[in-house]
Amino acid sequence: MQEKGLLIVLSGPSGVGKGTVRKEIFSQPDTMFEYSVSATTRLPREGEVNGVDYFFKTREEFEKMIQEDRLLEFAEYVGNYYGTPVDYVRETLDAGKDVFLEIEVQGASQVRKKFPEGLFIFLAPPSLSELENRIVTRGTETEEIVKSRMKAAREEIEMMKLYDYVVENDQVELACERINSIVVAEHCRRERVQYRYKKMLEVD
Ligand SMILES: Nc1nc2c(ncn2[C@@H]2O[C@H](COP(=O)(O)OP(=O)(O)O)[C@@H](O)[C@H]2O)c(=O)[nH]1
Ligand SMILES: Nc1ncnc2c1ncn2[C@@H]1O[C@H](COP(=O)(O)OP(=O)(O)O)[C@@H](O)[C@H]1O
Repeated sequence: MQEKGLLIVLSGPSGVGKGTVRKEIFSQPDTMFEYSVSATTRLPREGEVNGVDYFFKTREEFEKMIQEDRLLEFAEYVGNYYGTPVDYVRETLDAGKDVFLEIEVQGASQVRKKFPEGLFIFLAPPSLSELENRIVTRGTETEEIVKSRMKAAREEIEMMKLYDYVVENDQVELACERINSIVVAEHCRRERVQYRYKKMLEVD
């Protein structure tokens, strides 16, 4: 039997830098993970490619995916659906590869229920004021939305206690290094190493 890959879930409050950290991890030539491309009903931004950044869907198409149980999790976020296609995740894990999800906190809670053996990493801001700075400087939100995001962020930060690890995103490179180290350590701790030795003993 093929040893299974590890499901890695990176989550955290809006504006903390999940997308930025994920893109940095996947821009490294020696990245150790397979990225699970999400489906969404939001419109593509300039430069975004269907099937690479997201699978862009209409609301009808997305709702059909929900009905057919083709999503591992989904959430409605600022008026749009976002979800993780389940087949890719299962097939890739079964092939022994590690799958990386970058999703908001509601979705992460759903994944926790279905994949309790996953590795859940919470990306945390250095402070609430720095989080607000990031949301404001990103420039995609009105003042009113920034306020509601900050209110939601306080509740989202409360959820960090449900995660296996908390990584501070003070500097993007450092956050990526911490995430990579956690995954390496996790593999040593879990059955992957033991499995290799078990195989070795079976052969001898
Ligand atoms: N639950 C869930 N959230 C997702 C998924 N894909 C992306 N997200 C989250 O959706 C939020 C909005 O993403 P996006 O529209 O790309 O804008 P961003 O805020 O610039 O990252 C971010 O918090 C993402 O982490 C998914 O498949 N499921
Ligand atoms: N470590 C960091 N230091 C300073 N700014 C950051 C850092 N990480 C991300 N940012 C900035 O914060 C803003 C929000 O990041 P983004 O990746 O869109 O967050 P999220 O995906 O969590 O909503 C962006 O303008 C991004 O450039």
